[in-house]
Amino acid sequence: MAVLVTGGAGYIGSHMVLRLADAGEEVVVLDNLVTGFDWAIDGRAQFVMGAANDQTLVSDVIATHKISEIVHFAGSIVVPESVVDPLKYYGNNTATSRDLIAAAVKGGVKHFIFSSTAAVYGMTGLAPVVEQTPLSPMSPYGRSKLMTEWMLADVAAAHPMTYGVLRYFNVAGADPQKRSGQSTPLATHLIKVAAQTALGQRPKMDIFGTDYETTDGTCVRDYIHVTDLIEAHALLLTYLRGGGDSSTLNCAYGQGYSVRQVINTVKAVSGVDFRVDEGPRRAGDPASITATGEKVRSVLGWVPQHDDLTEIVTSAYEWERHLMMRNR
Ligand SMILES: NC(=O)c1ccc[n+]([C@@H]2O[C@H](COP(=O)([O-])OP(=O)(O)OC[C@H]3O[C@@H](n4cnc5c(N)ncnc54)[C@H](O)[C@@H]3O)[C@@H](O)[C@H]2O)c1
Ligand SMILES: O=c1ccn([C@@H]2O[C@H](COP(=O)(O)OP(=O)(O)O[C@H]3O[C@H](CO)[C@@H](O)[C@H](O)[C@H]3O)[C@@H](O)[C@H]2O)c(=O)[nH]1
Repeated sequence: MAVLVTGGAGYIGSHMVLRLADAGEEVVVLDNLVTGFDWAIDGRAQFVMGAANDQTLVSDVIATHKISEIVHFAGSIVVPESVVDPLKYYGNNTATSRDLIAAAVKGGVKHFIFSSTAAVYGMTGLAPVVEQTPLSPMSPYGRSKLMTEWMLADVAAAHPMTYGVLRYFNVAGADPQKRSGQSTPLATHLIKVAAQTALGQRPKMDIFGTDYETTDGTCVRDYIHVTDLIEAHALLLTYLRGGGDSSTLNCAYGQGYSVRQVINTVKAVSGVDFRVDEGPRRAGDPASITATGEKVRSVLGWVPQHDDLTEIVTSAYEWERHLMMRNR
């Protein structure tokens, strides 16, 4: 019996592979390396190079490795890219998930965990959201993920499978042992971009929009350490295996930080006063998105251990420095 992790060569999926392998679980990774790295896949996992929508391949993996759980991270993740290339997102997120779920149902997979996103909420005002907050995604990315949530609910109602949808807020930080971290060279994530700028890999960075209705005019996000996020996955797996009901859970700390606050924290951690320009808004960005995370705490008994922006930024910055030394 093994757990199938799609996207296990990517940033978050590779941390899940480490968590499962550290717990002594058998793990199979399915990844086409479109944005992932084979070096990021822990050596204790078996790696199958391929696409998550290749139903023949997935069916074969399920049968060969007696897969009863799938944790599905594979997908495309950049909000502004989804605005200019929506079909890529409806393809690689919605359609790929549909084909993967079809293979899972056919193969008798019992539990399915899906990486969803805060982007399913859209513009909700400044108050933290809860899972019942009406959904109104502002980007094709958010809509492509929401459709997958709907598919899972319909499929679980019709077939003997339970699922967990985790709506991640903004994920950052790296494995404390530096076995993995966010490694995409041209990643667009705020903390990564700021860390790269502090390390001189970029001459400067931009703030996308300073005229939002927030305390300092820049967008507010709820940043979560990847280690805490992965712990929620591990708890969810145990919960579903124990007969827990299908659940949709926000993964967040309930504390929002503005773009300016994040940049100032990166400057403080690195000790570098790098250049920051103020530019226009970026397409698809809601002004503010935070969530209390009360449901994930009560349903799974999740207790975050790293809910501190300075700790998250330090972890991301140290990883960036590690990557830079490695690539020299
Ligand atoms: N990073 C965040 O802040 C964040 C927040 C919310 C949700 N998520 C979701 O978490 C998941 C993982 O994100 P990440 O940050 O690790 O991204 P990532 O790009 O680092 O990882 C994605 C992985 O999936 C693989 N992949 C992509 N399409 C594939 C396909 N069709 N078949 C097989 N493999 C494929 C890539 O090669 C890569 O290894 C995504 O579904 C993303 O939408 C991420
Ligand atoms: O160089 C930069 C990069 C980002 N930002 C701003 O920083 C905020 C956060 O942006 P980013 O780090 O790109 O994250 P999001 O667009 O919020 O999206 C991330 O977080 C979502 C969950 O909230 C996930 O679903 C996405 O996959 C993931 O990329 C936004 O207001 C951006 O406009 C800047 O001002 N300058």
